[in-house]
Amino acid sequence: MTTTTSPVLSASGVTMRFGGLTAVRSVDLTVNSGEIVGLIGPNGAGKTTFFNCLTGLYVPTEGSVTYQGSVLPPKPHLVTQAGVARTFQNIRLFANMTVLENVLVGRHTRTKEGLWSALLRGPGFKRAEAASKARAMELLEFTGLAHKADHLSRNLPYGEQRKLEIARALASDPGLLLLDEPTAGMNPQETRATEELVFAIRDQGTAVLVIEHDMRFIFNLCDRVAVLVQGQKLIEGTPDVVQSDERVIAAYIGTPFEGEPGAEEAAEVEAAEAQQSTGTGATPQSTTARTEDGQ
Ligand SMILES: Nc1ncnc2c1ncn2[C@@H]1O[C@H](COP(=O)(O)OP(=O)(O)OP(=O)(O)O)[C@@H](O)[C@H]1O
Repeated sequence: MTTTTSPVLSASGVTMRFGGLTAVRSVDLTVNSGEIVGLIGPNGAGKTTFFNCLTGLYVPTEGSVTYQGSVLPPKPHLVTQAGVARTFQNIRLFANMTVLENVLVGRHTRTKEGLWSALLRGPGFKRAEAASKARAMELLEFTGLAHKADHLSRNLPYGEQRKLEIARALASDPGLLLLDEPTAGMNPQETRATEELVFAIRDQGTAVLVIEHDMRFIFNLCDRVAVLVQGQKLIEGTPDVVQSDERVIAAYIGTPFEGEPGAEEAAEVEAAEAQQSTGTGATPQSTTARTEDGQ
C-alpha cells in the first residue's frame, strides 16, 4: 500500500569506482514515503556498494544523494542523524552487551545530553536516560524481543539477532531504513516474521529500501523493485513487471536452455543416485549446481 508519493530518498547518477573497477554506474533511484522498495541483482552486482554510497560509508565518485530534499553528508553518523538508518549484511551487534543496551546504543544520535551532564548524572541526564530506555523498550516490544531485554545479544538465536539489528536501527527514529539481506540464513518462519515486521515498520511511517536474494520475500513485500546487473540498473518496476522481464530472468539464471530448464542436470543427478542405491557407486560426469541467483 502506497500512502503518499513524496520522495524521501533520491539518488541521482551515483557512480562508484574502485581503481579500474566500476562497481556502480550512474544509478538513479527514488524511494517515496510510505514505500517499500527492493534492490536485487546477482552476486557482485553492486548492491551493497550502492547502499554504502547512500549511507556515507563511501563518497560516490559521481552523482548525488538527497534525503528529504537535502544532500546527505558523507559521514555515516551524520547520515543516521539526518534520518537514514541501516542494517548490515553481516550482523554487527555488541555481543557482550544486553539486548536493551544494544538498542540504547542506537538511540545516541537522538539524545542531546552532553558529556558533563552524563558524568554528573544531573536531572536532565536522568530524564533523557529514562526516555531513551522507554523508547528502547517500546522498540523491543515492537520487534518481539522485550522478553529478552536482559539477555546478552550473543546468546540470542540467529533470527533474533537479525531482529535486534533492526530494532537498533529503528532506535534512531529514521524516516528511511535500509536493510541489507535481512533474511540471510533464516528459516521460512523467520523470513515470514521479518516480512511482517517490515510491513509494520512501513505502516508506522518509515520508508524501506531492502536488498535481498530471496525473490519470494522481495516480490511479496515490495511496491517497487530495481534490478542491478554489473553495477547498472537494468530495470525498475512493480514486482509483476520485474519478475516477468526476460532480461532479469537471464541475469539470474543465464541464457535460457533449450527445453525445460535444468531437466538435463536433474536427470544426471537422478541417474547417479539410482546407480548409488543399486551399489554401482558411479558419480555423475557433470552436474551443475544452480541456485536462484546463479551461483
Ligand atoms: N572496497 C572495495 N574495493 C574494491 N572493490 C570492491 C569494494 N567493495 C566492493 N567491491 C567490488 O565491487 C563489486 C560489487 O560488489 P558489491 O558487494 O557491492 O556487490 P553486491 O551486489 O552487494 O554482491 P552480494 O550480493 O554478493 O553481496 C564487486 O566486484 C566487488 O568485488
